[in-house]
Amino acid sequence: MRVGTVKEIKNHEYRVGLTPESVRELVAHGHEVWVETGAGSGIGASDEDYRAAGGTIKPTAAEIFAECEMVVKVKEPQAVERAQLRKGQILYTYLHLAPDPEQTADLVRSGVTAIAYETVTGVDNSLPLLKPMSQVAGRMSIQAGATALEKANGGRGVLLGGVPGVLPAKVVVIGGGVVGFNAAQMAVGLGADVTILDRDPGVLERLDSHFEGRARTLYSGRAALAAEVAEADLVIGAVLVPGAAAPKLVTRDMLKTMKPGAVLVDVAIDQGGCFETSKATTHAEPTYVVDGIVHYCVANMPGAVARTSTYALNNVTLPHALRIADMGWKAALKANPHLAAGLNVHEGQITYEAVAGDLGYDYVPTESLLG
Ligand SMILES: NC(=O)C1=CN([C@@H]2O[C@H](COP(=O)(O)OP(=O)(O)OC[C@H]3O[C@@H](n4cnc5c(N)ncnc54)[C@H](O)[C@@H]3O)[C@@H](O)[C@H]2O)C=CC1
Ligand SMILES: CC(=O)C(=O)O
Ligand SMILES: [Mg+2]
Repeated sequence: MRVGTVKEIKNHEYRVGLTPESVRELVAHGHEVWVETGAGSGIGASDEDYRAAGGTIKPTAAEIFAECEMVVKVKEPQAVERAQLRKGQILYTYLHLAPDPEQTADLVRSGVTAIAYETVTGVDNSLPLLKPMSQVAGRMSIQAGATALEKANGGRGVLLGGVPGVLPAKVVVIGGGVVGFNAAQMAVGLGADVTILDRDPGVLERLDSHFEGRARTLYSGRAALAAEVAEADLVIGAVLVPGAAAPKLVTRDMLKTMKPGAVLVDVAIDQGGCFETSKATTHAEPTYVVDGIVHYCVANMPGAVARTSTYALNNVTLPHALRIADMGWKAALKANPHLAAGLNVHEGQITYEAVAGDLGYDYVPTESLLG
């Protein structure tokens, strides 16, 4: 198969779909790999590195979209990229369609076969292609929150760990999955006073046993959530209902109960965000203020630590990329139900139930397409 990867064009997105090492693996499997010039510059990989791995450098993304059977990316295709997608082509990348009707309509129109990293499943119903980026974003959320809490950045001027004689900041993490666990680890490490809310008793049990009192766990009911948010210096939004738009757990009214200069970091923004007042921001302008509360809502947080993130991402995306390239998408999905869970759009049909439900499309089960 001819596989291609392009330079990411989302604001301050420095990751790349394929590392030179991944290109070498695809080439070893007998595939041809086209790489847009400069695609790896954000991770310190030169065109020469890709050539040495057996890749072919192309001067423009247009050639890659026009000629490659599969395009491997990181972020959801931007409008100019979507205009170049076509029927018979496979797009393998993050999509986050449920909160993004425009992108969904363009993918439907294009006829492309789009496999979303974030809905590919693992044996224990985990999301293994989302996990490494959630680890990165969870860890970064505390750095981002700590910076936003600085007075010069609009925050209330609080140091997460406090100092001897002054209490630490109160960090509230909503959602105790991969993002939430990693955020809590960092916040605990810095000496903050950490509470994690979730609705899954198994998750609460695992967190309680892991942190052994260094972080508290709390069932995420409305009253408990409202009380915790009112007391917090920093709130991390880390909930996920796979594939679906995030539930709005912190309402605008709740902001009025918060301490002026407190900070909300909405990691769940890529699924639409779990705070009513969240809107996606970029690394160029990551924060804004509503009712005195600082919001950080960057939808591609891992893009800022592109090298760590790209290698972590390729570790989990490459095995499926090889399967798709070796077998073709249909046979690969038929042979692997976890990969099949990644198919969101095929030839104008929505094949992911939560996306169809949230955006009002008919749902066509993937199994019905695999024959
Ligand atoms: N902004 C960014 O750059 C990035 C964003 N993300 C996003 O972060 C979000 C979280 O991802 P993961 O941690 O991997 O998901 P996960 O599935 O590991 O964890 C989500 C947790 O939310 C909990 N939850 C669901 N509804 C809840 C509610 N009403 N109250 C409390 N908890 C609730 C679930 O029980 C689960 O434990 C996703 O939207 C993901 O796409 C991930 C990586 C990067
Ligand atoms: C998961 C995701 O959206 C990201 O890594 O940017
Ligand atoms: Mg994202």
